[in-house]
Amino acid sequence: MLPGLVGRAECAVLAGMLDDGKTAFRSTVIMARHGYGRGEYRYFARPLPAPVQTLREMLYPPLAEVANRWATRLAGQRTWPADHAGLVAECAAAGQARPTPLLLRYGPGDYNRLHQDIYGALVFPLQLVVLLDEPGRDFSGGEFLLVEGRARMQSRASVVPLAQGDAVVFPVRDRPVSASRGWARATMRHGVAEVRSGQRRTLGIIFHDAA
Ligand SMILES: O=C(O)CCC(=O)C(=O)O
Ligand SMILES: [Fe+2]
Repeated sequence: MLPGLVGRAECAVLAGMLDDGKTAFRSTVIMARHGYGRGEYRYFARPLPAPVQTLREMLYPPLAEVANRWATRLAGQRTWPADHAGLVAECAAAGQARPTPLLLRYGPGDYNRLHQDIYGALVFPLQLVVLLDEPGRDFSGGEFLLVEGRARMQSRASVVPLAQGDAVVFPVRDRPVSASRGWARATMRHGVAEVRSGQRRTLGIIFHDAA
């Protein structure tokens, strides 16, 4: 959790961009059409809005340290460049050149099915979501969900309590968990429970770009 990562005023500016017409975005996805759930999301076009670009650049270096630690624990994985520009260059070289940060919007009855945000072979292992509206005031329901799968075990679910401006950093695909001997791989999926009333908007920051 990164409590209060984004201030209230900035949350409102970011959420308001959803209504900005087409120019800020490279594509819009109606989730029900793809079996993703119910709701809508929009991928930012390049150049990314300044606050989004800044969050991506500022949060990447400490997360790359975590990712490098994880890589040593999950055999067969690589090491990550120290800054986000390095990752973007690697993505481009791998044919992943389309930006992945996005805004999402859910109304009553909307939800996001459990999924993983994999956009190509190159997958940086951590991502984050920032809640742009205030639970209780702007919407009810719509809890952020994480589900962990492990070999020969039942799934484990977590509900992450977020207030407006809070961020949750979570694994894109898998993470190391300590096991009786060394480290085991846990497979993660995330999603959003049904929104019961009001409007819930989020900013998603994924660090790798898309094919
Ligand atoms: O709206 C949310 O809380 C989840 C968004 C999401 O799936 C993502 O940003 O990858
Ligand atoms: Fe996602």
